Amino acid sequence: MSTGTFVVSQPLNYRGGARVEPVDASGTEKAFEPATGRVIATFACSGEKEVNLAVENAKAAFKLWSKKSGLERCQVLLEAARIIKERKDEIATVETINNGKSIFEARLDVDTCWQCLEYYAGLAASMAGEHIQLPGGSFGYTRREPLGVCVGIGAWNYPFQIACWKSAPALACGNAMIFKPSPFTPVSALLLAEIYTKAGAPPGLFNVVQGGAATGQFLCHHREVAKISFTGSVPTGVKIMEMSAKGVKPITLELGGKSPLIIFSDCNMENAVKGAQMANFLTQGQVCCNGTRVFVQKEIADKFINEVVKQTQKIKLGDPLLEDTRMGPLINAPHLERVLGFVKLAKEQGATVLCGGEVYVPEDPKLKHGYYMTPCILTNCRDDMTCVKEEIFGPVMSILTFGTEAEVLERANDTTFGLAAGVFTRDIQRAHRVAAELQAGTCYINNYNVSPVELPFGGYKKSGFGRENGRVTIEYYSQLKTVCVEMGDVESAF
Ligand SMILES: NC(=O)c1ccc[n+]([C@@H]2O[C@H](COP(=O)([O-])OP(=O)(O)OC[C@H]3O[C@@H](n4cnc5c(N)ncnc54)[C@H](O)[C@@H]3O)[C@@H](O)[C@H]2O)c1
Ligand SMILES: NCCCC=O
Repeated sequence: MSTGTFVVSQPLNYRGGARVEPVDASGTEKAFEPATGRVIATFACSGEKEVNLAVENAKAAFKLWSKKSGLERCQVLLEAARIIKERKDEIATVETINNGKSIFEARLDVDTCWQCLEYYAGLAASMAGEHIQLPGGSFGYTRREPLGVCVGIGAWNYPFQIACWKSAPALACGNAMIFKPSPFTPVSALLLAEIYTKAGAPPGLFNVVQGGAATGQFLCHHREVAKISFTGSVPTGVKIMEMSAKGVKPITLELGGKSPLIIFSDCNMENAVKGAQMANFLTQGQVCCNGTRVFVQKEIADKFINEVVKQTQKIKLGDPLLEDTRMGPLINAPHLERVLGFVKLAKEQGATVLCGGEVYVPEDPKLKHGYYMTPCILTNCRDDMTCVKEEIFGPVMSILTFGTEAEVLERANDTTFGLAAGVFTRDIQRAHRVAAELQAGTCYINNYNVSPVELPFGGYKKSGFGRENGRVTIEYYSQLKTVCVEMGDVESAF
């Protein structure tokens, strides 16, 4: 498939094991191909009746699924993982067309998806409670039980990955899920829904409803929804928390960030430069955990800046479906304007643009209405500048310099966010000391933005709570029942 040819003609909701049009709607949305600016789908935003039907379907599937053994659930997840692997190119292509990330990156994302399903398949089969001996031969035991119908609400930057990272642990624990993708990227979640069905999941186990805030609210307020896992911005996260408080529902919040990356003078320079690029330019900089505040120790600042600018100017920007492209377009026109606005404000506030930060129009005529910008590096930044304080969610790296470890730690932690952080140094003691002091859910030492499924991922402070990936996520999709067994007679107090 090539850029500029894809259109979606099938329904984009998925319920009861099949694609369906919603039975009611509150308006429509258009999805774009960011590379060309073409509309690839127009779809109805699901209304309350459609949400109710999805919940009914999910409840029916939950009844069957929650009674299966861990091994039976494991088998379905493993088969789904196998199909994802088999269809990797097709899934990555759809993701690239609807999101704009390069096909090279989209394939790596799909790898983190089948790996996630395989990982939780393994845990499903080994999930168990405890047996606790009590006096007089009595005993207790615990059962790890599913929650019921879980809702997943996704952002647009990792559409397929977010759907997998939420559904795999949810299903492994015996839950059913209704997933609402971002209205900007409605397409790839349907592939996952079809794959789960093909792999043997009961109809209704994984459903997709399309829509924006209104559809999300119907889902969050639904009394039969047992849990909400949300990925998105802090302001929407606050609303999700308010809605879940009303229903006393557990939530996972995977929110935004403004993460620090600290580069000490004893680092391996080549790796530090690569790390800074990984921390800023994947998915056109639209990554929650990006290390956008790059603190460089004064002694090496000039050398680092020269090298990082040189390497960044080499990044191949353009048609995201071409094999050698490494950066595609941003998600849409308003977002591009917003990111360019941050660059403009940074200049007004005294920052210097060392490279990029401009609209880019590729030579290929079919790409001329796409949403491209050149990757930007800012220097002469101060901690009080907007570009250093706020999440830009675009390819904009802000470089700051520092003198001592104590100073940089204080500045790095001076933020309301706490999603991730990174440190480059050859000093092993300093690396661990700094990681221990950084107020962030994930700290990278001598690397950045790798996502092994075995490691928990989530935020401190306003970046959210709860975790995705890793063993601990089982606790966020299950509840613990204690069974207390009396082996003697009742010793009544009355
Ligand atoms: N921590 C993470 O794992 C992670 C991962 C990806 C993205 N993000 C964050 O997501 C943000 C970008 O994504 P976005 O622009 O799609 O975020 P967003 O908050 O605008 O939307 C996220 C989702 O919430 C839905 N939504 C919006 N209002 C709602 C409401 N009132 N009730 C229920 N649902 C509602 C949207 O339709 C969408 O599906 C960035 O801040 C980024 O850092 C975080
Ligand atoms: N690969 C993890 C990205 C999550 C944040 O956007």
